[in-house]
Amino acid sequence: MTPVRRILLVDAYDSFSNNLAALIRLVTHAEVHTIKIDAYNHREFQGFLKSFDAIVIGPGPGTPTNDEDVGIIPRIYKLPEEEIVPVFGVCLGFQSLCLEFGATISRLKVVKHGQSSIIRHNGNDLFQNCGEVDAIRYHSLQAEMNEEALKKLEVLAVADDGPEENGEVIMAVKHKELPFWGVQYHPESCCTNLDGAKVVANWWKMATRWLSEKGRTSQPLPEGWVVPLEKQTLLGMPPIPPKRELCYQSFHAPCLDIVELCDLLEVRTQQKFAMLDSSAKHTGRYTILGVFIPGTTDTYTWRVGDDCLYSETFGKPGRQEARINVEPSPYGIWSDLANQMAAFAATGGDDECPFWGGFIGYFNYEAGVSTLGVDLASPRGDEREGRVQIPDVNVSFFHRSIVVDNISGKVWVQSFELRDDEWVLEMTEKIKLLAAMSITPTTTPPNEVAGNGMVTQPRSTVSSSARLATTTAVAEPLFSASEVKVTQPEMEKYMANVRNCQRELAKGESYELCLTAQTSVDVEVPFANAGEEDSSWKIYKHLRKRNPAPFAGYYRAAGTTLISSSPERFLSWNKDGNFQLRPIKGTVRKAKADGTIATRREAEEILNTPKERAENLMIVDLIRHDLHGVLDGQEDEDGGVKVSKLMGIEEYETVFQLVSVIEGRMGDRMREEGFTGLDVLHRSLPPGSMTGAPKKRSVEILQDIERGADEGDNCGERGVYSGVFGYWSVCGGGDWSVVIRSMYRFDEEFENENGHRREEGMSKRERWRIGAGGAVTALSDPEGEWEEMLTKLNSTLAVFQ
Ligand SMILES: C=C(O[C@@H]1C=C(C(=O)O)C=C[C@H]1O)C(=O)O
Ligand SMILES: NC(=O)CC[C@H](N)C(=O)O
Repeated sequence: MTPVRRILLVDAYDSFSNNLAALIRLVTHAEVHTIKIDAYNHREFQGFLKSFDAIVIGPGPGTPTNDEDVGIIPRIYKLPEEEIVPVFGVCLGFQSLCLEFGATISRLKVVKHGQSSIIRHNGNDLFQNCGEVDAIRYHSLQAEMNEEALKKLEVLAVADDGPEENGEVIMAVKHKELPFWGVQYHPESCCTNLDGAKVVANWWKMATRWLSEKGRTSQPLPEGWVVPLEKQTLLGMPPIPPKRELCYQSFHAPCLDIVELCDLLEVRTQQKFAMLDSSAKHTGRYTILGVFIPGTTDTYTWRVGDDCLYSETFGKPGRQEARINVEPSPYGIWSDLANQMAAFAATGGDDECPFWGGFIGYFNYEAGVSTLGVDLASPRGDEREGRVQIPDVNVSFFHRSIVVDNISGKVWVQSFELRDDEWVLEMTEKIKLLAAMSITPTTTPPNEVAGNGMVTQPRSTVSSSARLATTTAVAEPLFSASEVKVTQPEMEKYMANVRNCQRELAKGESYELCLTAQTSVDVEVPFANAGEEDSSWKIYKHLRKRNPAPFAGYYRAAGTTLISSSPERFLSWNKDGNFQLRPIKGTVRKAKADGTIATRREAEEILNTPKERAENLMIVDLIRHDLHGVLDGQEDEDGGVKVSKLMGIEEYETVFQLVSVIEGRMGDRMREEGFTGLDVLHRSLPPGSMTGAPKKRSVEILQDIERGADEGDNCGERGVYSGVFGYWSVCGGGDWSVVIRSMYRFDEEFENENGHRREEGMSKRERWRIGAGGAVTALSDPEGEWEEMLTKLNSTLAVFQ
């Protein structure tokens, strides 16, 4: 029997390296172990190299001429003869190989990010049995040969970009004597064709031949070879069998109006409220409400830098330290959240219902950035005087909940609070009565659900008060112009930032950057006395009509109010371990300059261009990488990561979007070990569609660029915008959207402005923050990006106008 081979993948902090690892694992059946370029010094590195049969050097940001970008990589080519192993370099890895043996590294005239090329090869060596290679490229730099380099290296393939662009660009080389190969393009991209991916199999054939000719075998892994952190669960204790039994009632109430249901729960006057709302029913389907119980429901908050999670209980003053960890965990508060969930796992609910209670809330952008080991734009601890301190994590844990299926009209009232049948029954009766009191037009057609799960006939049930609300909402603006002050990004600065991003792209520092900017809206609102409707609810109702969205929602807790009308699912999973991500990248505004509305066909034309498709592809590859990172290497499952929809066009209220769907699976064994959806969420933040690729370097660049433009009080922080908002249910499932087309407020921001004399008739100021942006690539046009940002901004800003 041939021994198990081991391949070491050296990762230069790229966002595609896990895809490469997955491809290599698939093709070679070898074990693939990934280390970062700077994780070990060269002595340590040389020490454990004996345990590996080959090395793959991955792609990455930056340039091989910069020591920091390549770390340990150059050492690999300088190993003493008896320690040499076969090498396969991809992109940055390929460039480092070329540089080492004398080639020069120069910038491309026209950079290629997420674009495909036909690769010209002679059918030999790496390209044996390869037909036409259609390959995806992600590079700004190229390797150029000279006499010295050609003594050592042989060129195996080129791409001809034509005289207008880069001319011939080298796409593959091999070393003439040593077992070193490299390719400039990305065999692991989901849009590189099979012939392009075959180079990995060909390399492995040649590598293993070389190993047997030399009689090389690897030694066992060194003692104490660490399991990478990402292969450890967040859960800081053994999984516990479910203890809680869910008590629920379910019934059909197709006439139920969501706004009225919220009114029944006294949304107008509550300081705390949690609703995830599918106000547009494609993709999103359910409306989920967490019900706060005085004295019981805890809201957990954390700011980056805090050394523990805090909790406050609804109806009780103050907050406490909440340490749920049994043992200190390297994951800090993320383990606390996983442990809290483990302690409350429930059984007995309806399998049809996605949420049985559990967490609802948000993880903001900075919480996500902190998981990457990137320092924040404005360091915590030296806060500017008076700056608002919005929690970076803000989630509430619900024992009681109400779920509405907006397609079938089914409603669930649920609780896993002990002996709570009475509440469940009472609430059920109240909701049934509410639904019965709603007016259903006699012409209401029955609900029809098409095979694809889309509603063919909307549930056109309009209650009397909702109808009234619609009329008033459309007839009158929510605020008069004098009550609203909008501070928007400046066009010149935004466009300059697009160019700043493009400068980084040209240098090879990033392949795509999702640039964003902050807008703030100050409004004068009447001070809401006890029992009066809070302005946030008025705004939410308005937005719900103006910009219906599958991932809308309204969340008020820990002094923060978030109103969302997001079209984008970040990550969902069900209790059987099936995961889905739905990145959006590529946006066309429906309203055209001439006042007409763009048709779907026109949108298709624009979205089917190389620019838009490249933008989307880069994020698809990045998301695949994130998912592979957690789900790969399962012994009984391969993670099953696949792209189930590539660049479909979806229509929303104000825009058309290009959407892809990526799926994966967490097998039984992983789940038995204690892995949950939170492990995947934690390892995938912040959402790749809001950063660009490669994620870590892009986040660093964006922090610098956005801070430079930010003269407001955000100091370059994105806050809740660009984070995720959703739920994690005690039944095991979860669903999180990307916080875009949204706004948030820190409730107490101007609390002291008018002193404490809050009286009837007085007004108070509140500030809503809205972020908006878009992906910048080398193909972007600054003015187009500015327009795109404004379009997205206006989908929410419009409620104030
Ligand atoms: C940045 C935003 O949206 C993101 C950027 C998109 C794009 O570049 O096309 C599309 C959806 C989002 O992932 C935003 O809405 O503010
Ligand atoms: N994908 C990569 O490895 C890119 C390598 C290098 N940063 C370039 O842009 O050319």
